[in-house]
Amino acid sequence: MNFPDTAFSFTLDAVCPVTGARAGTLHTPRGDIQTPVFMPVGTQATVKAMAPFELEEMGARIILANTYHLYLRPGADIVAEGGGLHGFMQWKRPILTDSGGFQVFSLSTLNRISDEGVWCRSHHDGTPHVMNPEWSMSVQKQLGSDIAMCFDQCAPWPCSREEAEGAVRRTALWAARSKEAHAREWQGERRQALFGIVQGSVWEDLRLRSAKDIIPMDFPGYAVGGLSVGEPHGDMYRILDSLKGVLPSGKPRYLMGVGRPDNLVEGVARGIDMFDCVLPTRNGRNGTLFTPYGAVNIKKKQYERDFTPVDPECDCYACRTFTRAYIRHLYRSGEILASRLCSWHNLRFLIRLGEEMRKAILEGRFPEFRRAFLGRFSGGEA
Ligand SMILES: CNc1nc2c(CCNC[C@]34C[C@H]5C[C@H](C[C@H](C5)C3)C4)c3nc(N)[nH]c(=O)c3cc2[nH]1
Ligand SMILES: [Zn+2]
Repeated sequence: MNFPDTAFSFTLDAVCPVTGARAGTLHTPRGDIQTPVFMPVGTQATVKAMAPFELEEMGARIILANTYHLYLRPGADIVAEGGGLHGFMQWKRPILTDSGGFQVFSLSTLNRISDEGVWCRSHHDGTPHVMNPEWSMSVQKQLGSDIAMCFDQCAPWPCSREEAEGAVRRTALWAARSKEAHAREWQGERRQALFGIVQGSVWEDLRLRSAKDIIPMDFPGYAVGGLSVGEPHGDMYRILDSLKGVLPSGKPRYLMGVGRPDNLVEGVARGIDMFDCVLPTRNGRNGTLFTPYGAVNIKKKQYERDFTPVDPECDCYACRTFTRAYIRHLYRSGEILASRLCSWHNLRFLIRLGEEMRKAILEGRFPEFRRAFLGRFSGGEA
């Protein structure tokens, strides 16, 4: 018996008639999430260098955490005893957890994959672990996230068509096992939504095959996996175009691991609602800051006497309060506040970009917004 996830529902508030870009609202037991939305990433139960109250101040509505990392350290049982992720890290709003599969490949020192699951050695201490759909659903329940992801296989890029086909087949196998294990874990309680993930690398026919496998499983939301793994942006956009008319329009679409500001705009233009990426905090820690004209590297000498804000159009604490000269000084002095202010600004830049795209879609002017934003933003250094 498929209980509808009544605790979770998605409302389409507006759709751009020209591009198909969407403005929506994802209703969850811990609050509503307006889309398009950028989700700050908190790998180890913290969005690096940001306290929960600061994340709330900058308008973060949902954050990401990870099964693989928290299972290994401190252990999902400790997080569960601490009140689940929400209690442990004192974040009251929604949390989405990734299923752990992707991280096994990007982090573990050794891994072997079979239809059963993934055997790997911890990147901390080399101890052996087996990760599979049942393990992932059990850990995500202990973490208590509001949205969990199916345990999937993300093919690397580049890969052979056969490798991509194998990942599509296994992802479908594991999606069915994830759904069964999730239903067993929660026994009808509807406090955690499980999103499906579509694979297929850069082959459109494999993407359609994966969509045909996953969509009939009737998940409350669908992610596009297997992208932002090094493929040219043109391939990413082509794949998104091929999925636009296939993914259920009444359910949220999450593009995993994306991305740069221009990628977000192009993703929204292709019907994506949700994004996550480590860039804002990772770039923040090395002094690379998003501005409407591209990325600025605050270390540069040219900012030594630049007493203007990082981004004069930005409303974040860093831009309201400090100058480029001061943040450059902090960075060169190795001050912790440098990482905090840069992360703060980059996170707010992407959160605000989501808010502005939503407003443009609601006001029927998304194509103009997209043209103006991309016209000013050069992907590289400003
Ligand atoms: C960057 N490109 C990219 N990412 C991807 C991710 C991880 C999304 N971010 C979650 C994550 C991953 C890491 C870093 C932080 C915290 C935590 C551990 C969860 C974000 C992916 N995750 C899954 N399950 N499947 C994918 O195909 C996939 C493809 C991606 N392509
Ligand atoms: Zn700012």
